[in-house]
Amino acid sequence: MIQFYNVSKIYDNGVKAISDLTFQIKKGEFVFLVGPSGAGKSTMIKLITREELPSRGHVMFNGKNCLRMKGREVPHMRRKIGMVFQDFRLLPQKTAAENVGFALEITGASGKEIKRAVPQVLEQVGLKDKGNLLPSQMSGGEQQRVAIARAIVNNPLVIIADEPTGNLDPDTSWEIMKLFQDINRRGTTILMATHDSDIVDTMKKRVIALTSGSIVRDEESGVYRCEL
Ligand SMILES: Nc1ncnc2c1ncn2[C@@H]1O[C@H](COP(=O)(O)OP(=O)(O)OP(=O)(O)O)[C@@H](O)[C@H]1O
Repeated sequence: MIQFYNVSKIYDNGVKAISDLTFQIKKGEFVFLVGPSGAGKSTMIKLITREELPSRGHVMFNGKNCLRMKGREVPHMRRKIGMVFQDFRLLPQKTAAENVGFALEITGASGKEIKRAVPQVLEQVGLKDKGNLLPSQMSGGEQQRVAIARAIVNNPLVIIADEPTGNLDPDTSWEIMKLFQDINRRGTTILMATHDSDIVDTMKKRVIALTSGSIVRDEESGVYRCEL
């Protein structure tokens, strides 16, 4: 599903953020991406979403080479990726249901489809009765649930989560992780960048550890074990 072949990324200012990375992530996997600040985690994610292009090597997503993708193919590819961020990134003037519905609307879904799908995903994330609330009326954990509902409403192939529990207390973080696990069990691939060692050590999933743009560890049932 995601393949990197000898990928390097050198930014215009000369910083080498990613250095000769080769790995693959298969459909249905749950992968933690760990490493110290500046290790290249966000850059790796941006290479997958094609916000950045590799300076060398090839990034493949769902069988397509990101470098050879035509401009009009990019939105179609991004729809197959659900993004979840540390700071939720909800639209503040829209209710929970409208935030989720908007993600469908921009793909051209009809009003009828939106009305059918939104309550379903809100229920799946445990927010059945909270669709009419604005983000400001919700807790951090609830806002992250809305963000997850928005990420899954288009049935993506993969969810990429960049420190999704970074703003949440430990109990709420675990509730959110159970949700990700549930989504993964239904077949969606998950790639999650995190600094939460407790979660990584407890969940025993594949761990890819980056340091200075290189993979220093790639283990099944791995642990956080910071190389600092
Ligand atoms: N747009 C950019 N232009 C120039 N350098 C950049 C850019 N984005 C990131 N970098 C540099 O690339 C390196 C890797 O950064 P990146 O954001 O990928 O790390 P990270 O592992 O995601 O860090 P964090 O855990 O703090 O989010 C860093 O040295 C950073 O300063």
